[in-house]
Amino acid sequence: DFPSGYTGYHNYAEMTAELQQTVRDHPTLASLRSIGKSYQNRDIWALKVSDNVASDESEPEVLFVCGQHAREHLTVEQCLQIIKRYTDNYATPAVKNLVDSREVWLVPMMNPDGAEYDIATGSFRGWRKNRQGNGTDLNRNWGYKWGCCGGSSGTSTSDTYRGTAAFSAPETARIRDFVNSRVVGGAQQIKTFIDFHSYSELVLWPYGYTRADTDTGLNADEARAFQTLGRQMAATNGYTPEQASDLYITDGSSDDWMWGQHKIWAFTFEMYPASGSGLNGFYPRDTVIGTQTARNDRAVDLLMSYSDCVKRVIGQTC
Ligand SMILES: NS(=O)(=O)N[C@@H](Cc1ccccc1)C(=O)O
Ligand SMILES: [Ca+2]
Ligand SMILES: [Ca+2]
Ligand SMILES: [Zn+2]
Repeated sequence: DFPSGYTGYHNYAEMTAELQQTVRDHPTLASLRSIGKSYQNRDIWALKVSDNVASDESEPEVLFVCGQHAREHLTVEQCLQIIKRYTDNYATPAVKNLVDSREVWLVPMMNPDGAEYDIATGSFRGWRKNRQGNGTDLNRNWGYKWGCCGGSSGTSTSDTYRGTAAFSAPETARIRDFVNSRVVGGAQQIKTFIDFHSYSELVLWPYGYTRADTDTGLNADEARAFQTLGRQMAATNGYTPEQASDLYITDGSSDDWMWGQHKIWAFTFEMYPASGSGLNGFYPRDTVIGTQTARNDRAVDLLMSYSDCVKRVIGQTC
């Protein structure tokens, strides 16, 4: 379990219990489903938050994924914060308007095996990947331009090991299947996406596989919309906005697949701290959880508000 100074973080059982409590507290606003099993057979939970939650209404859908990288435990707390704010604070008009007009999906812990492994001994192991063989870096295992461009490793012991094939990891494959299942009547219902990571305090957008601002399937207007919305979100949380590849080239990342495969407006947030020495940046003490997750409230609301038509951010219509 988490060591002292970190007991405010949720382990897999605590996270699961919190999701189940949320559904009990808000049965018309929240519903819980497993989208399948991790490599070691843990349920990968997805919570849906919306009014009339039991009905699939024709409202823009938004997906938040947290805990893709095992050691990035603060991101799990970020998803739980969004859930809490959109259910416990539902009476707040600004919140109610968003929850009533969108269907929000949250996967608070995409990599439960890795997260549990990282804390299993009572001291942090600095583990990043899943627990399949020597571990696959889930954020190099997605199937858009998988392994194309030197943005991942083919060595299984590497921290950026891309796996044996696109979606060779059950965890990425289950999110893929879920997102594919949200194509209804030929149209992808999920319009916007944030993949929460830590650390460095960045707002990132596609593509990661190329340094070019535009490329196949991402034209100048779309690049401008990504930049504009990315900058507006960064203005609310003080993160640095940039294209993913400005950081370094990555291939097989979640953002590139969400946009490349489904034209979902996909962002990656790198959370607090802005910098750190080595592993300690991944392990801020639990005293920062409240402030560092609430720090993203307005950015999340901004993404939600544009989810009916992101192009509106550059004055275009959908
Ligand atoms: N969270 S992190 O330290 O692993 N950094 C992320 C950064 C990242 C995320 C998405 C596209 C490009 C780069 C990573 O996957 O390398
Ligand atoms: Ca609804
Ligand atoms: Ca719907
Ligand atoms: Zn990460």
